[in-house]
Amino acid sequence: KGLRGKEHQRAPRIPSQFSQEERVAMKEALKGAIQIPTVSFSPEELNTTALAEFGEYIHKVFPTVFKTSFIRHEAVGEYSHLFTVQGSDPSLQPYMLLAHIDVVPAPDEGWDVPPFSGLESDGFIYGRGTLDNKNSLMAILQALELLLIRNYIPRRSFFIALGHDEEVSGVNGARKISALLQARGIQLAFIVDEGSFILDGFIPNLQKPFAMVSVSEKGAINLMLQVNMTPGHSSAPPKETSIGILAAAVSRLEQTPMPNMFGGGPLKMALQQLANEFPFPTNIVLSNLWLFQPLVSRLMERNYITNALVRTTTALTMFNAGIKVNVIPPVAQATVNFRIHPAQTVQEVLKLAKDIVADDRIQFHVLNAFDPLPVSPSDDQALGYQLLRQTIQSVFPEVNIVAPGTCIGNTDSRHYTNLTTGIYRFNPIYLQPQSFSSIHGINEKISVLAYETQVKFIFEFIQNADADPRQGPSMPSWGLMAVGSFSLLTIPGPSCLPVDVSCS
Ligand SMILES: CCCCCCCC/C=C\CCCCCCCC(=O)N[C@@H](CCCCN)C(=O)O
Ligand SMILES: [Zn+2]
Ligand SMILES: [Zn+2]
Repeated sequence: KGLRGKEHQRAPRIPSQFSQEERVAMKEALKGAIQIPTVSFSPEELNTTALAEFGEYIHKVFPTVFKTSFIRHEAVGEYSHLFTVQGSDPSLQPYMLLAHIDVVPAPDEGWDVPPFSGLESDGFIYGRGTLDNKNSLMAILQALELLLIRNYIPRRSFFIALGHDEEVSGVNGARKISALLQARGIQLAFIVDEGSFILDGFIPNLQKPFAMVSVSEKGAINLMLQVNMTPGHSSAPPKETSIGILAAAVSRLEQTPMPNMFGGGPLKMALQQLANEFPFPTNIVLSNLWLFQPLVSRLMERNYITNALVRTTTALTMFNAGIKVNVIPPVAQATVNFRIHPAQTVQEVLKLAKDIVADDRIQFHVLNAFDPLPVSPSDDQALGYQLLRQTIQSVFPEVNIVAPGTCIGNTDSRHYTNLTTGIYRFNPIYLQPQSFSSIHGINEKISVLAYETQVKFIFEFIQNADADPRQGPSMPSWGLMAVGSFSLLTIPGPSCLPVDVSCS
């Protein structure tokens, strides 16, 4: 497929319609992906056999992606994958789509079907990874495969980065891909990763679902608390033991929530945008947060999910002590997992934690920590955000509101802040509180229709990213405004991709 000399031609729009045969093939491809148990247990313990098999699997089910001359594939960190799709117009700054291959463990207990069976039942495909995150991974490659089969040639270059260790840190996958792209001088217009959904039923009284595009994600601290005491015979115990001291300390942490930071992140803007979707009097309350902010911030605390949006959360996750029934233990250790609100920092949370514990006998060991991620732009000129909004409006016309939010979990995208200021976390899937619990839980599943819609979403998104904001009747409202910033979005020089890809 010759591209040279055709740089600025605009490809005709390809409708996002798939044949019955294609629809069957795409769901079978997802089932096959679920059946490969790419489980991450810890940074040191990954199922490398399954990860290797997964690499072969995507070769098999997406042959066109791998044989297309303007797509370069590289394995990074052994099991992660980087695809460089060379667009025909080098003046357009590239973007990147992310997903991850690994999944959290899934013991059979509690599942209606074995978690790695990929079984279809009542219109749903069941299995670990159907929502987190093989749905995104397979949908990205599937949409690209289908576009290529229809002879689509992208104008804007883009990367697809598939990490293999997201669930245990991303240091050997995403972090290495990020370093590789940085070494190649790549700067991205934006990144799209997992991390939020079309939320349905998360806010009381809000009848209609809304799309939340996460423009930030919480920071985190894994803090180990330790108490050392002199061991001895349990028949004559001291007044306090290492276990008692530590238990009291972590209990104080659990019972003393970090301050409510409502108003200091993207949530306030989202609620203001949602105000008119609520019945009276909530619509009035949310439209007047200058007056009702204290009330709303208290109401947000009542539910454990919305509570996570207004404060740094404190979760006691591990507790180890004792060596024998009749020995006063010499040491007790506990791990606390904090998820840091965007308006706070690691240092601030550590200080608060020490003040709450207020006991010099407790040692604090920070196992790992990082600050909340910067807030990406969501204004009219934010290309990634506006492309997501445009595609949401076209694929989900029934969704009235697209609002910025904060991802309460962590994603591979945090390793890419060196490449772009526009990081957007969004999965084009409806999510109810019950399906939220299935992520890392039991009976994770996706409907066949939802998966097909995810493929359609990416199929349209890639084409929307290629649309010239300077022309066309279907130009979104941000198009005109983007003209003024056009030069900011382009990289000077003959090619934005210092990668030698044959396009003849
Ligand atoms: C006003 C709006 C109400 C919003 C309700 C929010 C509902 C939550 C929606 C989506 C959150 C999904 C989060 C999915 C991404 C999490 C990915 C993940 O599990 N990451 C791990 C990474 C671990 C890395 C090793 N340290 C994690 O965060 O633990
Ligand atoms: Zn994930
Ligand atoms: Zn996960």
